[in-house]
Amino acid sequence: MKFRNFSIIAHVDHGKSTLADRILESLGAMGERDKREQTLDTLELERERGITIKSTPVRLNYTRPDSSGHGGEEYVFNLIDTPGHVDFGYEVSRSLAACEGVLLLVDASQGVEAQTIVNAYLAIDSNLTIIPVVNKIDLPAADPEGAAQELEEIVGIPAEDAIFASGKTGAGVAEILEAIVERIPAPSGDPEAPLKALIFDSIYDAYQGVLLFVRVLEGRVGLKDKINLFSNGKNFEVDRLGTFSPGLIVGKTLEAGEVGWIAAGIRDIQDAQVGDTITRTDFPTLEPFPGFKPAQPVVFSGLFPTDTEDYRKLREALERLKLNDAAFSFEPETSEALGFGFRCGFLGLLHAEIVQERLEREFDLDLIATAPAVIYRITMNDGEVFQTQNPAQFPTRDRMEKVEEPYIRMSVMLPEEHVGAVMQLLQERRGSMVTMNYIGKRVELIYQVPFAEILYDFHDRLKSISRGYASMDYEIIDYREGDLRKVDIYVNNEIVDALAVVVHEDKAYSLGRKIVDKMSEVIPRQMWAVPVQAAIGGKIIARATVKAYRKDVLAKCYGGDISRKKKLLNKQKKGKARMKQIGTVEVPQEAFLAVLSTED
Ligand SMILES: Nc1nc2c(ncn2[C@@H]2O[C@H](COP(=O)(O)OP(=O)(O)OP(=O)(O)O)[C@@H](O)[C@H]2O)c(=O)[nH]1
Repeated sequence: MKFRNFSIIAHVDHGKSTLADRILESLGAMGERDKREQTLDTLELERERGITIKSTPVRLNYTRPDSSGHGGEEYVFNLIDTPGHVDFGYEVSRSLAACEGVLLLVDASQGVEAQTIVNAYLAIDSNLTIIPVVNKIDLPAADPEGAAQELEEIVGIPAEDAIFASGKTGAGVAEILEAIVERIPAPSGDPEAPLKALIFDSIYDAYQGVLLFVRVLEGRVGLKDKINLFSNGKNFEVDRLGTFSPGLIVGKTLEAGEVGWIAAGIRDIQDAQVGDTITRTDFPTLEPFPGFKPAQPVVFSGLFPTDTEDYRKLREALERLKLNDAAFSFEPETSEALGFGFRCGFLGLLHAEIVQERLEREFDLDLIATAPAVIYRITMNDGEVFQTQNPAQFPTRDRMEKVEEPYIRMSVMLPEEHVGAVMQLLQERRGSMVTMNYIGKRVELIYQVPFAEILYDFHDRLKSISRGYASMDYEIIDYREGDLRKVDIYVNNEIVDALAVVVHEDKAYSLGRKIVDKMSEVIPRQMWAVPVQAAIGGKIIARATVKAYRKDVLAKCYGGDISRKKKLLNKQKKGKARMKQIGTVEVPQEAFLAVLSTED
């Protein structure tokens, strides 16, 4: 059989899923979206947000058009989907490692953006053949030649290689299929060599345990084979295996060049990490596929049930989610203010939001989430070194010799006219410029920025000051010393540990101010005035007051407009769910995220 293994990469919203649907449809397979409804994990959120989170491969049969009319050569295509968000960069790189080529999509009206470049470089680093596709050519604002030219200038892919296409009208799809055969090389591994298979994704199935999504690079694997995982040395026996078409098709063997799934009685998804290599214990390969990195959460946040009775339910829900997500971590956390909850680790902010939304929706939990934080490395005066990602545990300045924080390398693509404003934003975020490249009328800025500085409202600010035109991408590079302080928050003269934040000394006052102001707005009025204060090491730096209320809220609805009254009451009732009693004051979720608010 002749194989072609490829993936589609693109900046978010450049039309990857739509084009994949078209390709599937033209090869007689179900559309990507229908497929998701029917098979594997139906991640509701993924569909709603239109963001691909899990890589779902699909095997397709392609017959080349033949002018003689006797039917052309037959090919098997494996299309491996990749997640489309910066939080999942490592997963993308492993999916690409399972391929020989990629379709690099660029929206004909938007041109090259930050993730187009990052993804293209990932493909180049993996030695993949790149087929440039200028997509959405049906749009009135499309400039296909311009987009192809940008690809040549920025990524170095010849403009004349580009295929002009539209996932909407189907234009260019036949040409793409032919290019896949002609330009992407056939897989080269030797089926007689020892087994070497790369895990590029895994999911949990209640009946079969963990299903490994693998690309066999060398050798072959069959039923009852004993397999060994390189990273942890664990052995398992293959129960079932097969390919994707697009559901799970059961087979007998998988050989070099093939993409498929393996069930081997693995119960814990931690044992089957993306990027790990499988071999056979009776005929082992000596070297794993390079580049394995265990999944590392980099953003942490506390999750607490609003109703303390729900603690066990939350634990069970977290355990259930963890079955399917090796990149997510949690451990019990106790807060004086919020009671029992969990400190959870995520790959990024989007990942954090997705987990929280799933907990609330699928498990019907009401949660309070604390502001996200990064991992700090602290050296105490006595030489002790430790790491913490919990601001509540951050020591005061006099006890620490130094603090280090993670830095990222960020690339931002934007139109020339917004460069000044974006540079100023990066400056405010303690960024330092590495380079600036002009590409036609657009600019690529490369900066080094403390990771914590982009956790809150950075992305929103970037979008708003560039009228939506700037796009960004980042990776964590190293740890550097910084003058960081913990800002404590007091509500009604009581310290609320879960509200503490860590911030650079230069920003402590303005951030303290912003938090107390926002909190005084969102905490409901009480019978008496409630002070809200920000402090560093016990010294108050900002103060605001939640005023006492004078009138009944319903008094406003003078004249007895019943429906309006009802609405108001309902609104209050709904708001209740996300409140937490602290001392005598009810504090809503918004107050915990006051630090995230975008107003300055
Ligand atoms: N006019 C036009 N619109 C398109 C075309 N392809 C996709 N779109 C629209 O562009 C938007 C994004 O398309 P998707 O296919 O979901 O984009 P995606 O790249 O898969 O998005 P992520 O999975 O988030 O990376 C949707 O609103 C589509 O309807 C096209 O060829 N022409």
